[in-house]
Amino acid sequence: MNHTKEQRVLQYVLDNATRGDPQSVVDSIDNYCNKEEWAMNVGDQKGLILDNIVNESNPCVLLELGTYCGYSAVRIARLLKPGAHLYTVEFNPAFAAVAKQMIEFAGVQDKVQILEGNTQDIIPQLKKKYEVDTLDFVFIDHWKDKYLEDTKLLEKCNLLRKGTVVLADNVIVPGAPDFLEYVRTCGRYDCTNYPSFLEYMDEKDALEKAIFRG
Ligand SMILES: O=c1[nH]cnc2c(O)cc(-c3ccc(F)cc3)cc12
Ligand SMILES: [Mg+2]
Repeated sequence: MNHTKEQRVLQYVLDNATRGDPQSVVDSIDNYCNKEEWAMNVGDQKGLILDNIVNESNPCVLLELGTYCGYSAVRIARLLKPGAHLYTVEFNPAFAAVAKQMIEFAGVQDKVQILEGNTQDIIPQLKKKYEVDTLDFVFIDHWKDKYLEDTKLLEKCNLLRKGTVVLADNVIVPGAPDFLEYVRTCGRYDCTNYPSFLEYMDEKDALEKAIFRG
């Protein structure tokens, strides 16, 4: 009963990937979305840039805004050292349900916790309810109109520390111009742009890395 695209992506993974092998899950999703149906995963080209930035940051406590099918949660979790933990926020219950199964199939459920709800509500709960002190790494990949307000909310909640890496997807397509303007000009971040391509397409896109100065 695969009515939604996200359920079809999951079923393809269940039928073609290897349980407990996160790389095979990532590869299967990319195969399906290249061949059959486009979906808004960060994808294999921007995914390699994400891998490199996660590896160089060696993070312990991570936050992702926008889980979708769990592609980047699995992609990030496969790189994490023992004891490191990724919180990933998804407001769409159908997406969260698919992501939960994707993460469990990949075998990274001990490293990843899906927080279902609105980022505006969940971010202020991270310290008290989820016992987060500060974040080492934030991957922003949800709705472009929320990038800026959620970045400011992370600051307000004292979740960022000197050196926290904030990495944003889609800063060209669909684009987050107010977020880019803010992190590049407010004086509190060191920014680097990583040109790439929109997942599974030839269209230009980019990631923006904004390191919090503290
Ligand atoms: O809404 C999005 N959230 C997170 N990531 C996205 C992403 O990587 C791509 C797109 C997207 C890009 C082009 C297009 F024609 C239609 C949608 C949306 C999101
Ligand atoms: Mg994206």
